[in-house]
Amino acid sequence: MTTHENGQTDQAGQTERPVALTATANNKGVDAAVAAARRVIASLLHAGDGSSAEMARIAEQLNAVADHLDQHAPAVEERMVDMWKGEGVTRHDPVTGPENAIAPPLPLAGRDDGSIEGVVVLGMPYQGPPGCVHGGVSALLLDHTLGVANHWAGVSGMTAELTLRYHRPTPLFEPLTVTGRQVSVDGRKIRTTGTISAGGKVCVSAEGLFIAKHLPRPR
Ligand SMILES: CCCCC/C=C\C/C=C\C/C=C\C/C=C/CCCC(=O)SCCNC(=O)CCNC(=O)[C@H](O)C(C)(C)COP(=O)(O)OP(=O)(O)OC[C@H]1O[C@@H](n2cnc3c(N)ncnc32)[C@H](O)[C@@H]1OP(=O)(O)O
Repeated sequence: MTTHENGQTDQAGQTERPVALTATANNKGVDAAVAAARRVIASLLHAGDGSSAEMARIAEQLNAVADHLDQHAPAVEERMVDMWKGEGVTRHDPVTGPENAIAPPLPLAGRDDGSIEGVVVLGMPYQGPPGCVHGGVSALLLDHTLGVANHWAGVSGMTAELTLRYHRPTPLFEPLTVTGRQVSVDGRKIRTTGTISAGGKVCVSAEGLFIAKHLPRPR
């Protein structure tokens, strides 16, 4: 029986199901508050200045929430140590993290064939051209996905080069499939590819060069 480095195996040595590479959101604590904050970001953009909502009062309420959080937060240095403890990546990263309100979030899972994949629907906060995803947002999703694909393959590093090809506009409000796969490791040089597809068509493809290097975690 073969066991993938990060996988689960059954009697036949096959991975039973894709392995989550993303922290699961709790429906309580900071995760629930972050989910609400994501809603607020999207709702503000949806409402706009022409909305009949009382925006001055909303700004006051949101500032009161931020003041309350700041008053009860640990020192930045302490929080940095805390967030990098243990596995220490997937709860706070800006693509998948349930503690990070700017993360869409994109859930990623690893497959036995070495690839990773996730599906996400992006709304107005991620808009570039009319009705379409901002190219920089696609770059963010792919940089991270390629990084996690390297982790899944067992050799990871820092992005040295990321080359993107935008084949066709990437739609908002539709399921997007994001994939990544490590292609080769040559000394410290790691090459990784990935795609964002909609309706079975590739919208963006990426090629990354990563260099095996890890910065020390805050302590
Ligand atoms: C629920 C359970 C979950 C379980 C956990 C599961 C999954 C999650 C886990 C992990 C996932 C975590 C994160 C993944 C996501 C992250 C992805 C985001 C990644 C980033 O967001 S990361 C930030 C952006 N990134 C930078 O901030 C890099 C800044 N930069 C540098 O820090 C240096 O620049 C560096 C390190 C790149 C190299 O520096 P260096 O000193 O170590 O190495 P050096 O320069 O000697 O280069 C060695 C050889 O690479 C060649 N080389 C270097 N650079 C090149 C280039 N650009 N083009 C072509 N070749 C290049 C040289 O030419 C030489 O080649 P040669 O050996 O042939 O001469």
